[in-house]
Amino acid sequence: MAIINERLFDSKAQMTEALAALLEHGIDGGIQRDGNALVMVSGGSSPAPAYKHLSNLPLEWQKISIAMVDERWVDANHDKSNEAFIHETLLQNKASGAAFITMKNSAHSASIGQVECEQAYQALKVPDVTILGMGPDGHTASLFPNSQGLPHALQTTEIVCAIDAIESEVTGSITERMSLTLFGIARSREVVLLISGDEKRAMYEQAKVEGSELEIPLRAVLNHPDINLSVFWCP
Ligand SMILES: O=C(O)[C@H](O)[C@@H](O)[C@H](O)[C@H](O)COP(=O)(O)O
Repeated sequence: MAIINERLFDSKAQMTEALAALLEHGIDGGIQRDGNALVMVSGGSSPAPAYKHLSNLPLEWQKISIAMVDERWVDANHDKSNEAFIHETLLQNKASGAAFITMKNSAHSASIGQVECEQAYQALKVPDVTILGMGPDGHTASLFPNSQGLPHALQTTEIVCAIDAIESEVTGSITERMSLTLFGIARSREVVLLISGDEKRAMYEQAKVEGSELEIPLRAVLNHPDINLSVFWCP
């Protein structure tokens, strides 16, 4: 079981404030300890306001690296690219000087691109903070229920893996992705999971109950003994 600290907020604004504070603290800690900081970031609507807030803070951005938690196998200028979203929300203003590590490379498929992506991620320090979202289907990062690649992603000691999800309303039409593995998530000093709304809260509660990690991949994160997890929820 992960060490889980659940925090329920009354509003998205309060959750944003707490997330921004957690990120700032994690970044400061990384710089104090190692001389530099690494934050792994997810897409989604939940972290966007905290990213925008952070981008205006006078942090030592030249010592900070930002890397993706997961990505659709699309070019960085695609409107569904998580990388594009991070450029629009976080890597702006004062944060434009941060280093950015992409998951996407020029390989024709995520499974071919995995080796190059793994090499890039192996070269990074242990992450200081990893931000996860969660879908109503119980996916986190791109660990989608019953997806191709998921059993490997939950067992391997590689950091990233290629995933091909089963198409659904949640995945949309682009199902080919690169994702942190469970091991890749668990390496982080600190992990924060952002959840909003009652439907996702119910899925989170279901994930806490014993059952299949292939059906509800978030369960694998909650079950992992080495993960130091803050769960942030707002209505
Ligand atoms: O790559 C993706 O498909 C999204 O980034 C997705 O995984 C997102 O993180 C969750 O669905 C949570 O989304 P919200 O933050 O909007 O709740």
